[in-house]
Amino acid sequence: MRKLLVATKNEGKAKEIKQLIGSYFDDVVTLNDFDSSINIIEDGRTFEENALKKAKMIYTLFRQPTLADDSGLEVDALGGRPGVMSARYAGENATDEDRIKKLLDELKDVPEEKRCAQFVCVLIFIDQQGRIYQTKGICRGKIAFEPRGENGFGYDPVFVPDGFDRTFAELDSQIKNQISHRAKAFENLKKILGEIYNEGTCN
Ligand SMILES: O=P(O)(O)OP(=O)(O)OP(=O)(O)OC[C@H]1O[C@@H](n2cnc3c(O)ncnc32)[C@H](O)[C@@H]1O
Ligand SMILES: [Mg+2]
Repeated sequence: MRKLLVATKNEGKAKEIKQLIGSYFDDVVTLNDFDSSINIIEDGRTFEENALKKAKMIYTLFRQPTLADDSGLEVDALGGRPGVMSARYAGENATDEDRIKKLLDELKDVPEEKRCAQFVCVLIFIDQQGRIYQTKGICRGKIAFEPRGENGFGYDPVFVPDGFDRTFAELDSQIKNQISHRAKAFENLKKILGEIYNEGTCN
């Protein structure tokens, strides 16, 4: 029985991770499933630093295969903000709605052609022996003028991926899971997991 600990408390993210991880693990559990009292302060300057911090903290406590995802939205017209601050962009106790409202306010005078943005996802996987692997995915798109759709989580209602005219929250989760920043990071992670678990014999 092979178990994966996912160092996240974000339910929307956790749901996608469970859909994207494939069949390498018999059981996939998140912090909300086993210990939601663990509090990790994300004070890194980059997605890589924060993902590493989350993964190391959980691996050190449990010594089991661990995955962390640090992600966020970089808006060109805001010089890449909110970026690593995406979760805390509107304050510590703000909701997804608060963050979206703040973003649309900041962009209210920015015309359609200047509303380019990208979602970024960095995954850190630590295997049973403590070896560390990192992958990254980027999905480019544009920020809409108002929130649309009910699917997904976070900034999905205002993000229109390139090649589509609907937001991530209007698109089917299957489509998001084919083209998203997280999907791209998982494509590479699954190659690594394939090498670790299919070709190795003593993991
Ligand atoms: O740290 P954990 O516990 O995993 O959960 P979190 O929500 O704090 O996650 P991050 O620190 O990685 O911050 C990511 C922020 O970017 C948002 N975000 C990340 N991926 C997203 C996606 O696919 N769709 C919409 N918003 C996303 C998310 O809602 C957060 O506000
Ligand atoms: Mg976080």
